[in-house]
Amino acid sequence: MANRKFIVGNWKMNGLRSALGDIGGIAKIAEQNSGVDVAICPPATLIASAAAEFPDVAIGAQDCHQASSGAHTGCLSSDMIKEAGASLSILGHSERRADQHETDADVKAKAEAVRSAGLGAIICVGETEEERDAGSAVSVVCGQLSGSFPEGADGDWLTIAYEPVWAIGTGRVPEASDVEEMHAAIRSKLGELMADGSENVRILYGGSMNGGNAAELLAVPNVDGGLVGGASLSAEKFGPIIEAAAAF
Ligand SMILES: O=C(CO)COP(=O)(O)O
Repeated sequence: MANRKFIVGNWKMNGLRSALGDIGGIAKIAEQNSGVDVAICPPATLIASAAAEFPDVAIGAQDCHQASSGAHTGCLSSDMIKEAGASLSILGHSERRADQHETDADVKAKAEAVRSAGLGAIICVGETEEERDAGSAVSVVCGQLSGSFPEGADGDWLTIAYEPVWAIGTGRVPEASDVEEMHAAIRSKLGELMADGSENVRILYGGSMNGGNAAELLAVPNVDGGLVGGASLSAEKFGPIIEAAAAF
């Protein structure tokens, strides 16, 4: 499984019903590139209609509450996103860690909730610019990974996304050598955290990936795909990334 690239679009807080056509266009490109796994994570309001209209592309959520139900105004449980048609959820994105103050412990609990519902999880980790400048990027990211890591995980449902905070939405991308170092460190940490199957966990790179730099980033050892924000919002921009992944 780890040899199939996984390209995921994170639409963040973008997309009204009028954007469903873009999901249709992406689904078509995904179908034409069947050697690549593709998922789109639109806002929660579009999950049900996207999943119903485009059953051939995986639809994911961008978050999921750790509790199965209860007094959590504005939140969605793993069973709710599953019923709507999601097959996976992004968890612990740096924007949620910053804006909603999500902790590693929260992300771990969310991942366990998602697994109980039979969904896939994409756990996000990544350092800030200050942490990189201080030389602590690898230790920060490995610490986040350990703290966010679900109990007793096996490889089939889990994906890790390395997204340096300073590369998100900025047009700045780390040197390939820095990506290689970080993905190797994550791979090695996964080996410590998992009894077996760690080699099957895909490690995605995210942060200003686009059609122009995808091939280079996807060629880096241990980069098993991409988590794409801005360049996933249209088939025109996302298509070249999927096509770049298909060349591996
Ligand atoms: O945060 C990201 C995906 O989760 C990356 O966003 P950009 O691709 O817009 O930099």
